[in-house]
Amino acid sequence: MTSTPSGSTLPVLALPHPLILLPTGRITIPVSKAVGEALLALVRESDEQPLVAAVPQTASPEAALYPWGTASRIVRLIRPASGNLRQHYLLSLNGIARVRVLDSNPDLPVVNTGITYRKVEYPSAGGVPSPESAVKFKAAALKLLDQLAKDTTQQAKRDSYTKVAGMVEEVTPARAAWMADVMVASINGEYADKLEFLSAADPDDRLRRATSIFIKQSSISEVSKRIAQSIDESLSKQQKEFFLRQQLSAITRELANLRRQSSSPLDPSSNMPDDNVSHSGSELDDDTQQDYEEMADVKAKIEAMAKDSEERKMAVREWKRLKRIPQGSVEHGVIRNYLEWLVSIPWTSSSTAYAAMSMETLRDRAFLKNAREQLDSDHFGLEKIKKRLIEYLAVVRLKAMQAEHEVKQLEQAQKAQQAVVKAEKPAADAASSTATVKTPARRPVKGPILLFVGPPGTGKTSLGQSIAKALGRPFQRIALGGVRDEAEIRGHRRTYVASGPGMIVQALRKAGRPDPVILLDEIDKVGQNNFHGDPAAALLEVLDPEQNHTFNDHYINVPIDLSQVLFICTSNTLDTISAPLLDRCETVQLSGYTYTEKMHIARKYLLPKQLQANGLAPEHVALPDSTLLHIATRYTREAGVRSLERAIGGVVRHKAVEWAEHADNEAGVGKEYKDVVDEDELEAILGVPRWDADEREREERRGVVYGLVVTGMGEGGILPVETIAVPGDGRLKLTGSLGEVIKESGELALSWMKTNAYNLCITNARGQDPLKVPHSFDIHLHLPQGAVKKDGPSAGVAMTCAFVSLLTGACVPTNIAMTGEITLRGRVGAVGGIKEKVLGALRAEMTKVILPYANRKDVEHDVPPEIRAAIEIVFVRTIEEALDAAFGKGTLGWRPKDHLLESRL
Ligand SMILES: Nc1ncnc2c1ncn2[C@@H]1O[C@H](COP(=O)(O)OP(=O)(O)OP(=O)(O)O)[C@@H](O)[C@H]1O
Repeated sequence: MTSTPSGSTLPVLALPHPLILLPTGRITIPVSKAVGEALLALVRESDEQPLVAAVPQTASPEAALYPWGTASRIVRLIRPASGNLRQHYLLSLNGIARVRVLDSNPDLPVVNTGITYRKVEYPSAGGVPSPESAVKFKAAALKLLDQLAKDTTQQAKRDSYTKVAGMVEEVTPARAAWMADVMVASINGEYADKLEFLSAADPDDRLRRATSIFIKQSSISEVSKRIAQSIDESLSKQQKEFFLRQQLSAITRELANLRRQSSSPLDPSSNMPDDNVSHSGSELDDDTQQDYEEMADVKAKIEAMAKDSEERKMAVREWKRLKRIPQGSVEHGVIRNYLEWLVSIPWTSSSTAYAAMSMETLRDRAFLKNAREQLDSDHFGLEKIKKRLIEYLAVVRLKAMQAEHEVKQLEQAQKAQQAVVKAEKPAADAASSTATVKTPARRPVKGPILLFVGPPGTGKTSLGQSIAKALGRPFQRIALGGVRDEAEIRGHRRTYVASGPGMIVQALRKAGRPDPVILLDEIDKVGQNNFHGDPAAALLEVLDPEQNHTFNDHYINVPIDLSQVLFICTSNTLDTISAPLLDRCETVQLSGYTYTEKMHIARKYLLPKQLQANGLAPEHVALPDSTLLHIATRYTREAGVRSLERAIGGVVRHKAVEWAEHADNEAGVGKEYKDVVDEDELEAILGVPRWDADEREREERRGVVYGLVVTGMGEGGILPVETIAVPGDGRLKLTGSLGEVIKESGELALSWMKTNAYNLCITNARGQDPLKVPHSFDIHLHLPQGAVKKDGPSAGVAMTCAFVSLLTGACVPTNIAMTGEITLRGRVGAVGGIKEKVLGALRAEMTKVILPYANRKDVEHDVPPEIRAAIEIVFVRTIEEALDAAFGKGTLGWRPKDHLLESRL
């Protein structure tokens, strides 16, 4: 086929790679100021829309002009807003016809550098393409259009594809080449293919090339559709969620940026104070950065963990899992939370610096002296306990130094062995031999586990704090009162929703060191075995030195070494502690304080503490002894000093208000400030004394005597034993939440009284039942405070005295209290809690106590001399002696002969 070329000159516009404009196509491109102005001049000069040759610029050789281009009409030229030098002109061209660029020269200026005029040649329109090429072209074009219509989701596009398909079907062979131009110009195709298509001047050739482009395109679109489909299927729900979350966070970030950029001085937010302005961002705004920093922190902590340690292996495993799981999923949160816990535990293997620190404290020659000073400065009295604690600390110190010595020896031996190996073997083996040498394991450094037992407020917790201070270690307190669930101690397994580690791990994390002093407070109140597991058994593992170097917290699930932790336990009573737990502890008994001790403690410790807490100086408040004693006796009645401290706090706060008022009225308008608080002012400050009413109620009555008791809290006190005679048939009725043992004491006392009724002149004949003659009646015995459970054998003496009082009519003075177990033979046996009972009696203002003779040693050892001097103590061996001491010698009318006979029996 031939063509008759026709020539003309056109301004040439180079289209930068990979732009291309085909005949019938349309393009909008930015052009430089120089080109824009040149074109503008052209537009102004010509009467109609001027033509330019849009010639593609190929990638190689470097930005050369392609020999073919498209003569195009300038349909639009937009000038940038005046003053904006950086913006380009926008040029829209409409492709008209192919042109061959003649005398093309690579040195000619290209786009954005100006415009040059070139000779161009229009190839002749040529003939009609062969029917064969036209058919093939139509088929390929229709197939492609059909596919595009199917793939699109937009109805408008689908409609236009269908419309073009209709045109293709009806196109005549003479117009087929034009149709090819239209279609190729409007579809995506490869650049190289389009360039070749541009150079195809011959219609037949053009159709062939268009056909191959269409076939290629339709196969590409088919394949990419298949890929998209298969990707779509393989994307699991989680992955989709991941992508969506990523997009969401990107959108949120962009929006935040946008807001930040657009925040003008007129914005309402710009009126906010500086720290609220979103430039720096509030902590609620965008936590991506913080998140990133936290994760980096976790990573650094994992890297700092000891190599080959269990915890590190676990951490690495979980870290890898974390990376695989989409952020924002529940599982991601669970693993992250776990990792944060894992890295925050002070692992023994990774925290050797602390071990060295605590060794340094222990090695100090003045360690014991300092410890003693610490204990003295924190606590008044408690001499025996302080002595025991110093012994304890001495043992801890010795054991630690011994262990250190052993470790050093072992290290030396290993070094020597290594040196021998090196000398014997060639250098090549040296490395491997070094690798086999292990650092010797640290031996657990600890003494026995101390258990402080005593009433509330006697200083058990604060003694624990003093020990921690003396050892220079952090102190942590774990309150075990009411712990029913084993998981509270050991943690929940990770499979549980919102699971977390137990109290031990939490305390370790808070302490931040592997060797803190941990106080297990109130172990007597920990729940026993139940369907939530056995918390006491978990404590056993914690406290047992044989097991606690591999303590297993269910949540952490990596053995934790607790052997460096010093555990101290406290409890109010020993009765409810499980035997195995008690077996692991060494008991240190604290009893209540005497009034003298309380006064000292109040003056030296509690008052200064309260003054400081309430912002007053020592010269602002003066509490004379009489005031302190009044507070201790009338406002508190307790073994410890907690209520006393509270009452002193109340007085100090009252004075603080007065002082503030006085200071505000310096001009002298306000009332005078008086620093001394007198005894008679206390009622106005603290209210009516709590214990006055009780004292007055204690009246002397037939059938009522006072027994001595120790409450479940380990506090001593008095309790009236009340008896009355009620119509009945000679039975004993016992009330007041009594346990089996105390009920038996009642039976014993009644039996003893019935046997001795004749001797005591209650009945007139031997063998008569005093509850049946002359009329039968019942005895009702009651111990007040019915809601409190009572048990134990020590009420025997008091019950016997109450029965005797009821039946003889003699009364026991209300200043006498008694305790003692009785036997059927009338002996009085030893009971427990003597110190607490005597102190309790004194607090209740008793002047005489009757105690079993067998308890004389306890009084000697435990009861301070000033108490012994303040109260009369009568020791009795038998019930007769007890009755004499209670009622007064000669008050009861004993039958002398029978008494002797009874004694012989
Ligand atoms: N001998 C003492 N010298 C100085 N202060 C004391 C003494 N005994 C107790 N205290 C003070 O009394 C307050 C209560 O003591 P602490 O909390 O140690 O009692 P506790 O025996 O642990 O009671 P609980 O059994 O109820 O836990 C603390 O402020 C403590 O400092």
